[in-house]
Amino acid sequence: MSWKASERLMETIRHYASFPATGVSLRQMVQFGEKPSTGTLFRASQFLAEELPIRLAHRVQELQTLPDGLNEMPSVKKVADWYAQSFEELTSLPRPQLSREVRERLMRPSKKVPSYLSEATPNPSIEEGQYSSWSGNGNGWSRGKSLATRRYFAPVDDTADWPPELQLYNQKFAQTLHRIKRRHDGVVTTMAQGILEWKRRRQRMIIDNNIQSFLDRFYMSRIGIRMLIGQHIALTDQSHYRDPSYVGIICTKTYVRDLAQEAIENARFVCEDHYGLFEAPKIQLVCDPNLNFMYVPGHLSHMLFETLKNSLRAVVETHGQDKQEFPVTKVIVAEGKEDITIKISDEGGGIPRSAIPLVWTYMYTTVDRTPNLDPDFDKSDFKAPMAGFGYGLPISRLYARYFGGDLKLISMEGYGTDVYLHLNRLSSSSEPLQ
Ligand SMILES: Nc1ncnc2c1ncn2[C@@H]1O[C@H](COP(=O)(O)OP(=O)(O)OP(=O)(O)O)[C@@H](O)[C@H]1O
Repeated sequence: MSWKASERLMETIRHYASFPATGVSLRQMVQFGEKPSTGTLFRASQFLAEELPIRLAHRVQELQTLPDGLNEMPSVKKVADWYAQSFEELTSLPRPQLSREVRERLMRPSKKVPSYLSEATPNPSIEEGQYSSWSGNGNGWSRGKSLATRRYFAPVDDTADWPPELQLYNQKFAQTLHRIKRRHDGVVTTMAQGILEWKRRRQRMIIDNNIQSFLDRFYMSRIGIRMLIGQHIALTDQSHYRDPSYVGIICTKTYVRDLAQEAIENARFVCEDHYGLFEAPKIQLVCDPNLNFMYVPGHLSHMLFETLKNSLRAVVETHGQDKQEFPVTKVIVAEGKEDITIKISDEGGGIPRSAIPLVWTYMYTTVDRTPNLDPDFDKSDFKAPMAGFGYGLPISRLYARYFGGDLKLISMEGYGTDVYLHLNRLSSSSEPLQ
């Protein structure tokens, strides 16, 4: 039988949703260092045990009140149930009973890290409130409380050993996060399915601004939740430390050229496979091999792969699959003080000016047959298609903005497209608050 949220649970969800989310910056996430102590990890677990339910609660509320019958679509309801179920698991996880002495020690800061490093600065890619669904309820207490005790990174006094309950709780908490992360693997495709159900039922071709900005918020929030979860699981599971440049899933030395090269190979492979080509159009990469910066390699790979796939598709479809030679797509990487910018220039015929705003909307695609998703399809089996949902660009832009970067597209209809991927290298900017 499928899981259903009780009225009592919904009440708790409403309570959590009245608190604002607290943004975390890349730099704050990286301050945990290679091997955080049990006490520091416990403090982070405590933060997440409140922060994640707050973020999940906002999503449940929003999913349940979507306009125009979207909230009634079976796939949308399914996603809302996943969020509510994860909320319940986190809020019902028993906390360990700690002695007063241990509790006091947990609140005592370590002298090692200067506190100014923990401050997150406003995200330069986001206007205030752009991805925020929280309009404020006049509850000053919640903000006061967040500042005092709800700190994500709080290195604690590690001069003595910690009791085993802490370690045990950290393990249990990480296991819960793991289960939640897996449950939510299929959220993007299931929501896409929900929007399709709605479009078919309402005979809509294009989604309106309301729904577009809901989806932007929703997916941005998902990136943040998964980032915090992924980071915490990786920090807890210290058996995997093999590379000293990694802190959790963040790589302090992300070599752009290596990642771009890999994304090029993957995109070309998918292109050859999809069109049955002997050789996919070539891609030239211009990048200093030593260029590296702090980033999440998984995010960068995703953005590069998505934009490169688009370029290859445009080149093949504009010049014809039976061509022997195609124009070369160029990937140029430039290093500035503020940003690392990656430009992807193709000669794939460009996009008509009138269609440019549409490329940022969900579900805009020029693929004739959107992949049909069986509601019970196995999400872990889901392979990246060449194209199909129209999610590639809007989601990649959210990834870029999440850490203060951006994604821009300029097209010359009749010739080709330039995509600019700006990656902010200051790394102190906060997540866009949800
Ligand atoms: N480099 C490009 N040249 C020409 N058209 C492009 C280019 N990039 C994107 N487009 C157009 O924008 C549309 C939306 O792109 P987007 O990446 O969001 O989705 P998609 O590629 O159709 O599907 P997917 O969700 O699998 O990425 C594409 O269908 C295509 O028509």
